[in-house]
Amino acid sequence: MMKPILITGVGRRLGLATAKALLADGWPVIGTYRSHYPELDELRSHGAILYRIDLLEPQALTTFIDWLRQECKGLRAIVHNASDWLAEDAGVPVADVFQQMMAIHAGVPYQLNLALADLLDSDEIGGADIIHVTDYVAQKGSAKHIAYAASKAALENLTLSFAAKLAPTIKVNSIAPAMMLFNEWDDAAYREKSLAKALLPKVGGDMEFVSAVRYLLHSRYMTGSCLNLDGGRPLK
Ligand SMILES: NC(=O)C1=CN([C@@H]2O[C@H](COP(=O)(O)OP(=O)(O)OC[C@H]3O[C@@H](n4cnc5c(N)ncnc54)[C@H](OP(=O)(O)O)[C@@H]3O)[C@@H](O)[C@H]2O)C=CC1
Ligand SMILES: Nc1nc2c(c(=O)[nH]1)N=C([C@H](O)[C@@H](O)CO)CN2
Repeated sequence: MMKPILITGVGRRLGLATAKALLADGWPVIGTYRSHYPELDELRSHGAILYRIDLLEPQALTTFIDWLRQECKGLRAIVHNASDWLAEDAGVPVADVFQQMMAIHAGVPYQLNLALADLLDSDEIGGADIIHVTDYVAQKGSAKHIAYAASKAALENLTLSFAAKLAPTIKVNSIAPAMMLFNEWDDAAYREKSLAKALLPKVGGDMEFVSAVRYLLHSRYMTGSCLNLDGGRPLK
């Protein structure tokens, strides 16, 4: 019996694409979502077990962990995908921006990894996975998303610590995307400017991200590393 893969933030875009792909690959999937979208009904019809949670609500995480331990006796992988992309000019007090960014991108993965590591334990070297979804800006910074970038850098650091702590049966790696998907509100000027930042001036797309997740699940020798899905931005 295949142990399920837990993915946070499956309601849309990269999390939804990943949940769909892994279900199609035959993996049982447990997905968390905050807002409901019609696509979630389709995901459920394909066998996904979905759990509605705002991961930042006090106590919600403890209740979720207790539910998960009742629901399954083991996990094949955890994909920490849930994220908000808050800018300093988002109209939210900057103290709250910083707290929310650190909480969703570092605090939640930190707590879930510590609480669920025993469920991930495998009888094979590298047979289980934790995947932290970070961002190219974790290495570069971002003048407009300062707290966001810092929180993704914190998540990158968690990759190093958890890789050392959970070896040899559990691998812990990051995926650091750059321009994977535009948002519907991105205008033509923003799109042109974003694409020009990379050696490969194109959108990576959700299947590029899914391929990276699939690679890590198949690997038995990569841990404490990062797959940079950035179109060569550092060299531009
Ligand atoms: N798209 C891109 O080009 C890039 C993406 N990334 C990273 O890849 C990952 C996926 O990106 P993308 O699909 O664009 O992300 P989105 O912002 O489109 O979706 C993120 C998902 O996480 C959920 N989420 C956010 N906060 C919470 C919370 N407090 N509790 C529960 N769920 C929450 C959202 O729920 P809701 O629907 O309710 O808002 C949403 O479904 C993210 O980690 C992102 O930072 C990095 C670089 C580039
Ligand atoms: N949670 C999210 N994080 C990020 C998003 C997003 O839509 N949601 N988008 C980006 C951008 O694509 C950026 O990489 C390029 O402008 C970054 N993170």
